[in-house]
Amino acid sequence: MPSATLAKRPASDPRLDAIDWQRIGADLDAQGCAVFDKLLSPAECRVLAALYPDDTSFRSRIVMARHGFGRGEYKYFNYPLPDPIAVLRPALYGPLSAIANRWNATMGIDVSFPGDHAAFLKRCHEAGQTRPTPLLLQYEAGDFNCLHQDLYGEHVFPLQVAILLSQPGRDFTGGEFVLTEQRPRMQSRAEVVSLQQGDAVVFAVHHRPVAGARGSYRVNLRHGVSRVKSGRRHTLGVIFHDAK
Ligand SMILES: O=C(O)CCC(=O)C(=O)O
Ligand SMILES: [Fe+2]
Repeated sequence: MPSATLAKRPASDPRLDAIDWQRIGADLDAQGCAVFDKLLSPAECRVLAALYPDDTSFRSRIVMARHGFGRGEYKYFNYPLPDPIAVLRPALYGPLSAIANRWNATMGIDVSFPGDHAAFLKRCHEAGQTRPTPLLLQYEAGDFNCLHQDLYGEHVFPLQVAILLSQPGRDFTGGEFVLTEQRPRMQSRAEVVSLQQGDAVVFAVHHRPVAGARGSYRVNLRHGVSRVKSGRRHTLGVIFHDAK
C-alpha cells in the first residue's frame, strides 16, 4: 500500500519548526492568505497523489460537475488519516488557533478555539460534525473549481490549508489557486496564489477582519481554482472542522 512508504513524521518536524508564524500572521492579516514553502517533499507529494485511485483511504468521492461545483473530482479521507496528514492537521492547527482567536475577537465573534485540535474536534463531534474533511482533489485538462467556502456545519474553524501536490509547468499548466474578497459596498478583489509542488497556502475559509479608517470591518472570502489547461493537478485540502 503506498501510504506505508511514507516515513512517520516526528511531532517536532524541522519544517514545521522552521515556520515563521509571525510572518504567516502578518500575511494573513494583510492578504487573507499566506504561503508555507515546501511543506511537503516531492516524494511525499507523489505518494499522497498516488493514493487517489485507492478507495480504501476515502469515505466518499465527489464529481464536481454533478453538483455545479466546477469540473474535476475529489475524495474525502477516512479516519484514521494517513501520514503525514494525521500529523500536519493538529500541528498546523495549534499556531493557527491563536490567529483565529485574534481574528474572532477583532470581528466581535463570540467563539474562541481551544489550542489543541483534539479538543476542537470533540466540540465538532458533539454537535454531530463527525465526518473527516481532509480531501484529495484531482483535476485534468479543462477542469476547474468554482469559487466556494468550505462550511460543513455550525462549527467552522476560520482558516484552512491547501497543499499543491503537482509541479506547475511539468505536471500541469493553468490551474491557479484563486481567492476573492468581497468587501462591504466595494467591488470584489481577486488574489492569485502562485504555488510550487509541496507549497501550502493557508487562507480564510469564510470571513476575515480588515483594518479600516474607522475600526475594522469584515470581508467575505471565497476560493477556487482556474481552469487547468493541460496535464493533471492534485491538491491536498486540510480543513480543521469536521462535517455533518
Ligand atoms: O485545488 C485547490 O487548490 C483548492 C482545493 C480546495 O478547494 C480546498 O482545498 O478546499
Ligand atoms: Fe475548498
